[in-house]
Amino acid sequence: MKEWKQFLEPYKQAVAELKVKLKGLRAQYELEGVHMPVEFVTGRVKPLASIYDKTLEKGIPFKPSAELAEELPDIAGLRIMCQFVDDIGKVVHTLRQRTDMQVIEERDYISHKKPSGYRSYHMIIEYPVQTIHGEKTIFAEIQIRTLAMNFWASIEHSLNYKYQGELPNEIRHRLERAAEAAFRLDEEMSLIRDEIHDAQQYFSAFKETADRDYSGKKRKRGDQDEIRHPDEK
Ligand SMILES: Nc1nc2c(ncn2[C@@H]2O[C@H](COP(=O)(O)OP(=O)(O)OP(=O)(O)O)[C@@H](O)[C@H]2O)c(=O)[nH]1
Ligand SMILES: Nc1ncnc2c1ncn2[C@@H]1O[C@H](COP(=O)(O)OP(=O)(O)OP(=O)(O)O)[C@@H](O)[C@H]1O
Repeated sequence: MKEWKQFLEPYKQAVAELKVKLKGLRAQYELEGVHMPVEFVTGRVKPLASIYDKTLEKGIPFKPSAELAEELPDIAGLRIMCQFVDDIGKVVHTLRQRTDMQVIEERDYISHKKPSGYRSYHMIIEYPVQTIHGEKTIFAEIQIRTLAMNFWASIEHSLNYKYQGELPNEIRHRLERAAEAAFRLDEEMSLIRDEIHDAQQYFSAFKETADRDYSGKKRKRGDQDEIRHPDEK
């Protein structure tokens, strides 16, 4: 077990660091006063049980090794949720420009959805982690998707888990139709994007005013609970 803990430690560190960095994008866009392409960010280290299942699927030994790291590039996983499909391209462009990570693979499951109906943009990156034994470069997966794509994927993931990957035909068909409905929702929202953007700016301005007390002073942090997205991990 100690061997696994040591093996997974750099991945834990990478997820923690990347979460801070990717959430930082949000703050930067906010300061620029432009439309915010990042809604929220989550991250996880792949659970050992999932690593085990994947090694069985791929027919590789279940032991901490360079082969495992190579075969499972999603041990460290980040997910960026966006409001609109167009935002995904902006985030992808921003990530390609960064010098603290190297994008080594991209998969566009938005233009080319998977047979299940799954849509998302995936990037595999190389990311250097500083350890007490020096620098260790690991792989990490970044999935970028809209809120609607995320809603569909999380429901489908739970159903697949329940039926252990053997979805009954009726549910599979319903999920395919739900995936199309989610895509149409994204398309509809994109069409009224400017309206939504104006409404959000108006709401932020209103919130800023409400954040001031009656003397006009800005309320101190801690005067109110921090607002977090319910899915933010
Ligand atoms: N909910 C859901 N998630 C998916 C689906 N396909 C891919 N994903 C997510 O995307 C990740 C990587 O998928 P792929 O790009 O297909 O990678 P892969 O190595 O070809 O496939 P896996 O062996 O399934 O990881 C998966 O681990 C899931 O998190 C899908 O049909 N439904
Ligand atoms: N890149 C990622 N960022 C954030 N969360 C993720 C990422 N990939 C998967 N998850 C989530 O982490 C949880 C457990 O991960 P797990 O590795 O079992 O899922 P998975 O990668 O989707 O599955 P599989 O290994 O079967 O492809 C799931 O809720 C899954 O949705």
